[in-house]
Amino acid sequence: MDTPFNITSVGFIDLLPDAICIVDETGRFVFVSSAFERIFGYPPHEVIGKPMINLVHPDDRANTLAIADDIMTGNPRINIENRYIRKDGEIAHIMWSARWSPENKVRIAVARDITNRKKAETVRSALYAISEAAHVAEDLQDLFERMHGIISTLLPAENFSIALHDAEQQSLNFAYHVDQHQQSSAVLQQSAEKLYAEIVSTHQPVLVCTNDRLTLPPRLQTVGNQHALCWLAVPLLAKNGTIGALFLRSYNDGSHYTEQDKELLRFVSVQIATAVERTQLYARLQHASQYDPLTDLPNRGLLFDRLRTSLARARRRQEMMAVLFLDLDRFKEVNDTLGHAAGDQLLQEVARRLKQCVRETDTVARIGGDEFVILIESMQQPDYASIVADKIHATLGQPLQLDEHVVHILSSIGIAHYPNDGESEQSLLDHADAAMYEQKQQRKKDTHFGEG
Ligand SMILES: Nc1nc2c(ncn2[C@@H]2O[C@H](COP(=O)(O)OP(=O)(O)OP(=O)(O)O)[C@@H](O)[C@H]2O)c(=O)[nH]1
Repeated sequence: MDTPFNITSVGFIDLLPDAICIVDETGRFVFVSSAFERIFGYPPHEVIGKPMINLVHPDDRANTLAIADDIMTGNPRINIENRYIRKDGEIAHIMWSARWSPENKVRIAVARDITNRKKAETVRSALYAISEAAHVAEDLQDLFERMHGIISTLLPAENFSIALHDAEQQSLNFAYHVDQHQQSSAVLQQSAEKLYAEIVSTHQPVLVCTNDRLTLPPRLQTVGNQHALCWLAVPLLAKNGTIGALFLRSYNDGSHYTEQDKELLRFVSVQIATAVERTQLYARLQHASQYDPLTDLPNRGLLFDRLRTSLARARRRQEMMAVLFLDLDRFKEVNDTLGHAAGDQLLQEVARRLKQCVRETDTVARIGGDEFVILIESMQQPDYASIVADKIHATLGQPLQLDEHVVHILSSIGIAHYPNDGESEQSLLDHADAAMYEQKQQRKKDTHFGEG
């Protein structure tokens, strides 16, 4: 339909939210509409005559040039996405459509700023990834590594730490720490503690940059060190208060954090705090189901798991292993004469001494009142288990102070060797138990203990 005026003369182009760009066959801008400056930050006179490709994000240049070549062969393209660097250095995500005009020998493109949509999508996927990580992480360390990866999708996070607050010890402990300048968490502890005190009292994130340090309250002016350009500290707020914080540092060669980064992290940190709490709770429950609460030694269930694993390994590698069954002698007397609390204290001390008698790789478990089992893995020497038993007798034989009383602990120990005395978990335990019982009876006969 004909219009009573020239459509291009009424100036609608500059009202469009999308930018119209025209480049010549060498790829230089010949025209940009007003929206161009709103989207890319450059007024027209700063880009006319300049190559369009200079504005494209370096990682997207090759692909953009290949698409431009294709368009110039006469194939219009619709809704292509790539990234540009704005005049202020920020990344702009652009969706554009373009066609070649053979008569004018120019490429005409319409560019739409989709940065906000892209950011929202990234945040949404980060939130999803955080809640997913809380379900699949095997432990806190695994969760923290995943959190670091997720945060890196949102902003530069090469120097990243997670600190958890220990309410009992009233201390801040770096549970996860990565620093490209290899600065240890101990070096950064002081700055982290100052920032933590700030975020605990305000429940707000803090951004400290060297450039505007003087505008900060005096208590924060000393945060940092010779390298750090910016510190960004974000509280991990849980239902019952602050459980820790995320710390990001940028160095002179790194990027400078902004208020927007602070807001973004504040937003995702709520989800992170929930994930940390959930994983901590799971770890606590798992620990409680596998360890004896009095001595913190593995319980019967965990002992059987470890026995199964080490038996399988011993079978595969054709190695020897051994199980020691230990029962304290006349333990009941300690309870009866000094009280149950003293008996508890004695059991804790026995646990501590038993651990000193074995290697890190071996297991000391408490399977009942005064019954302990020691699992000795991958034995190289056939008499190694007897050597350990002698060591235990000697170590437990050292006098033990329980308040004002000195107690001498004696124990009976039975040994079972794999494969000679049994090939299954239960048969090895039964053999070691029977050997222990025999030793106990013999000692009772020898010392007449337990009489009268
Ligand atoms: N303090 C304390 N005592 C416990 C705990 N669990 C079990 N007991 C006590 O440990 C004792 C174990 O019994 P026994 O092994 O028959 O006692 P014993 O005097 O060592 O007997 P012998 O092995 O024959 O020398 C019982 O008196 C239980 O009440 C505990 O967690 N704390």
